Amino acid sequence: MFEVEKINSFYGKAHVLRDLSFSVPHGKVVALLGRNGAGKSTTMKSIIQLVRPASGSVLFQGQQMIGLPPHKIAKLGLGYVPEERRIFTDLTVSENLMVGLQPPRDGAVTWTQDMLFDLFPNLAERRNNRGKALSGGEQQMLTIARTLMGNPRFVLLDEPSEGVAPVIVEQMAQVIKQLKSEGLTILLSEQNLHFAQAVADLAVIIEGGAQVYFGTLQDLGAHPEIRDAYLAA
Ligand SMILES: Nc1ncnc2c1ncn2[C@@H]1O[C@H](COP(=O)(O)OP(=O)(O)OP(=O)(O)O)[C@@H](O)[C@H]1O
Repeated sequence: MFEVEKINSFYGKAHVLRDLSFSVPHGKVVALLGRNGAGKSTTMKSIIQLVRPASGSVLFQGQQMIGLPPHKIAKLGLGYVPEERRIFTDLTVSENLMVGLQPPRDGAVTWTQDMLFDLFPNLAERRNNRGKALSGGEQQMLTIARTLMGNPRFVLLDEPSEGVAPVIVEQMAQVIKQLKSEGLTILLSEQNLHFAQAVADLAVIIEGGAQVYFGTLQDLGAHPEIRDAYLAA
C-alpha cells in the first residue's frame, strides 16, 4: 500500500533522513521506532509532504506523493494525527468531530459520530463538553476520532501513547486493534516498545534518520541487542 524508498530530508543544512526505506503493507500496523530525535516525526511529515524530501520516492497505492500539496494527499485518504493535539478548545466534542467530516470514500469505512462514540466511550460521555474540559488523553482520542471522520484508508499516528495516562494507553491499544480489524492500514511512531508490541505487525527502527531494522516485532523480540542499541530502555 505504501512504499517509502530512499528518502532524504533536510531542515536547512541539517540532513535528517538518510536514504530511508520501508513499506507498509495493506491492512497492517507498522510501528516506527527510535529514540528522541531519531527522525520519526520527520518521516511522517515527509510522507504527507509537510516536509519535502530532497530525493527519494513515496508511493501510496502506486501513486507518487513527492511534490503533491498536503491537502491533495489528505483527499486521497491519508489521515494524519500529529504529535501535538489539535482540537478546537471552545467547540464541544461533537462539534470537533463535525469539523473532520468528509464525504464517504470507496474502499474505506464511512464513520459516523455514533460509531466513533462506540469506539471511544470516554468521548461519548463528554460529547457536549468543550474541548478544553478534556484531559490530555481524551484530547488525543478526539484528535484521532476527528481524523477518522475523514474516512481515511491509511492513518499516520505520531506518538499516540506519549504523555497520556496508562489506562488511556491501554484504551488506545484497543482502538488501534479495532481499526486494524476494520481494514485500516496504520503507521504509528512510538518510543514505547511495549505499546508497539501490543498493536503492531511490523517495526521499522530508525537511528540518525537511517533504517537500522525492518521486520516483525517477534523477530525483534529475539534480538535484544538491537533493542538495546537503538531504543530507549
Ligand atoms: N523544524 C525543525 N527545524 C530544524 N530541525 C528540526 C526540526 N524538527 C526536527 N528537527 C530535528 O530533526 C531531527 C529529527 O527530529 P524528529 O522530530 O523527526 O525526531 P523524532 O524521532 O520524532 O523525535 P521526538 O520523539 O523527539 O519527536 C532532530 O535532530 C530534531 O532536532
